[in-house]
Amino acid sequence: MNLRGVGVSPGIGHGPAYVLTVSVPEPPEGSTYTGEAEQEKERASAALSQVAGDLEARGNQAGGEAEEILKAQALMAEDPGLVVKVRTLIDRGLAAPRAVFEAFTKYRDVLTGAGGYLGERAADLDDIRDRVIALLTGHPLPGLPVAPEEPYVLVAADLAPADTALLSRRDVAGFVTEQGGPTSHTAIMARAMGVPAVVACPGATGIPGGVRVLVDGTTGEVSLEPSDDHVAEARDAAAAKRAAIGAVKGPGRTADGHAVPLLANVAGPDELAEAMAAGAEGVGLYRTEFLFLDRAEAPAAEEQRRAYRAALEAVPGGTVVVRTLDAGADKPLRFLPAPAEPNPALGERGLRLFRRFPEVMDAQLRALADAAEGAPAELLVMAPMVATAEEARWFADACRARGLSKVGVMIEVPSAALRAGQLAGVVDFFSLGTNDLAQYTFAADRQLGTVSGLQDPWQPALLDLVAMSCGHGKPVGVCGEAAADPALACVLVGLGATTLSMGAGALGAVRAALAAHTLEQCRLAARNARAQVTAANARAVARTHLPGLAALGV
Ligand SMILES: C=C(OP(=O)(O)O)C(=O)O
Ligand SMILES: [Mg+2]
Repeated sequence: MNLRGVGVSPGIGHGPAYVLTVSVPEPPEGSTYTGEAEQEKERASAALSQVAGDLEARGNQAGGEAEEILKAQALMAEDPGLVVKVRTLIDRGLAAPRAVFEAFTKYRDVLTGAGGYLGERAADLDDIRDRVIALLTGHPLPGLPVAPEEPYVLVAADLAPADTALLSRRDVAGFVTEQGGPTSHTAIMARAMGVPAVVACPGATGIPGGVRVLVDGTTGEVSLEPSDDHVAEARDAAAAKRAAIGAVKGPGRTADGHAVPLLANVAGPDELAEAMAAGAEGVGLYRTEFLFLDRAEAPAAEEQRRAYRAALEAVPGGTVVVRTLDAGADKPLRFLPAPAEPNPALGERGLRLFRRFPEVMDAQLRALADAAEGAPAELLVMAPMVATAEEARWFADACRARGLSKVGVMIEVPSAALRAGQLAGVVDFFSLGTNDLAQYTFAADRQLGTVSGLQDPWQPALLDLVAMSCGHGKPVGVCGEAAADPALACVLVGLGATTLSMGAGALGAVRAALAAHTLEQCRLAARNARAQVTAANARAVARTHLPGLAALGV
């Protein structure tokens, strides 16, 4: 039997399915206890503390960013308001599991009512609730296998950052999720780990645990109980493809020698090392949020300076494009109290938050300027979520006042693409964030699997906006996930992109795809793709002008 979703991280994965279930049965309504109230309250408190302790221990084991995330979840489990509510309900006669269920449900309703980021935290709360109830009722705890005998295919409705933070590439052969889209964080994380992944796959959670699954992260096909021949064939094809891609070396360029520097998207020191090992020619998107995530206060100036300096030292003679803090919406920060907004993706995020907290921007720009002093690489600084030339000027002035001379903006809001000519008069370069550009162009939440068809960067309207952003006399990089698709990478170059930036895992295939085609072929593919009505046709037509892709198996 086969299922089909959207392939978002290429490669072939094969192994037994592990279905991540977090559904613990709801304790019966009105259930009561027999002993003393005090004892029942003790039982509830002990279970809450044990879950908090367990989350904290997993955090310590994971370290880094995951540690911060899991520790924040541990804090939620011992939230004083929740504990008081549980105890009150027990005083009213409810058994501990039911009291936990009702107290968490009340909190959950408040969060979902708030929507946006807070609404998304409801899933974290459900996870904690289920763990506590499982402990109280003796149900098995939801969680991932520890030290599995062979790598497994992780199947889930969706994966929270806390689920994936602890995963190791050694243990996971592939990901299949029912929800999520090509630019959701599950997809970005899978690509960063180099693990094949299929998202937006209807029926995925119906896969029985233990059944062998073959995941094709390129085509989006998920085969259940494939024959040995089928697995061997898929593996051979993947190996042949890896060999063809691996044979192409050197800097990014088309077959006729048009240089297209291939840069890396990185969100932390580990990814930096990996990108350099994969032959990145520099850093095209340094996501600084990782320094700020789940912290009560902004990192100290010296900690920021050191992190930026490390990136500059990793690419001697090259360039590093650092994006200033992109907080808000899908990247919330605890220390910047975001207002409760019905649509956080349309609210105060990215550069807009700096308007409200100029001291945070100033501290970051100062740390960047300090890091750049005497550094062996060139530092470029850019702002996310810029909508107007006026905003771009405000940011550029602030950067230049700090001595940062190369200033750019991300083009990820349609208005910025429409007015790229004016923006070009204000900044030194553009970087196209196709993930958000698609989200805002098609009014399709990048986190929602149900609208992932509209999130497709092959949509001709998105290609139009890319074309409008090019040709204004300023370099145009692409750092959205579109640049990681080998065929689309050729089209982006044909539209006028001057550099491409992507996760380390995609560099080889994009390098090989560019080397197999001339600039004129890329232009022709781009022109014909734009002329189509649907994303599927744009992709298909572009491929007919890029004959070298088939030989590479991409
Ligand atoms: C590169 C982008 O930024 P992020 O995915 O971090 O929002 C984008 O929006 O395309
Ligand atoms: Mg973005």
